[in-house]
Amino acid sequence: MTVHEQLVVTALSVSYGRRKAIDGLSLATIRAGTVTALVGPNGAGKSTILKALAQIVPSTGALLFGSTNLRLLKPRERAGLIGFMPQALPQGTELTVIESVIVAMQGAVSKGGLERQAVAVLQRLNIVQLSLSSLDQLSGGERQLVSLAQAIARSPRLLFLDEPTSALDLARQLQVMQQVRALAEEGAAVIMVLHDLSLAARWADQVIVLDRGRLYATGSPQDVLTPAMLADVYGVHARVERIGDQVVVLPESAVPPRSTV
Ligand SMILES: Nc1ncnc2c1ncn2[C@@H]1O[C@H](COP(=O)(O)OP(=O)(O)OP(=O)(O)O)[C@@H](O)[C@H]1O
Repeated sequence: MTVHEQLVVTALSVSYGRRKAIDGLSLATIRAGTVTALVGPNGAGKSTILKALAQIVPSTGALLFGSTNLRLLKPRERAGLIGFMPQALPQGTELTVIESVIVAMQGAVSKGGLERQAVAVLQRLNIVQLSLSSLDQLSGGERQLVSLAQAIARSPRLLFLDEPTSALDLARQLQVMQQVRALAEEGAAVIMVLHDLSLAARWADQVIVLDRGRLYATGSPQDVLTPAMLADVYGVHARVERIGDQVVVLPESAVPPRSTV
């Protein structure tokens, strides 16, 4: 029997100044080989959680992956273990696409192999034709694919993706989701922030719903993506249709605000 490593997050707190964005959050165990969707309304704290897990923002609480305490890793070890794709790539760099992927994998493979491996990553995402383009000349969707290439360049065992498909057309969304599943099958534990709940239902093993910095629910897409949750957390009346084994979320109207009298 294969024993899968697990990411365990306990009592996670993140503050911005004096304001606590995440307050003592413990997540369900996230197993290597699986895809977890982190969903919730704007401002719920999804990006903050991913940044805390990737240790880009300061946080408190326990972050364990198997027997590894993520907080004790040296920067180089952390960069080898964790791949993080931000919501947007920083602007204003003069690097070409392939240079940016090589920078992202520095130290991960032998010097001579860097370029070959960068090409392989770009081929994997079907964007090798962009190799010599400057990052600043890419379309929004192309930038998003390059950002994903950077995140997966070191074959990380923990992969945190912040809205990886928000700028992509339907074909590219499908391609990225297939690659995300393939990366999980190769052994990564993947957490991705998604706003498209139908995508979450189709591709995630587990869905975590966040509401104002707190955990609202965790479970299979079928168990979690319910009209009651959508009304409570998102304030919308929605139909949740099952087509075969897939779930489609169809928002219909806003829940009227509660009377305060
Ligand atoms: N750098 C920052 N400084 C101060 N407050 C911040 C900062 N980043 C985020 N916040 C606040 O923390 C809260 C959570 O933000 P976060 O970006 O994690 O939400 P989110 O769920 O990812 O939202 P969205 O779906 O809109 O991307 C929000 O109230 C936001 O205003």
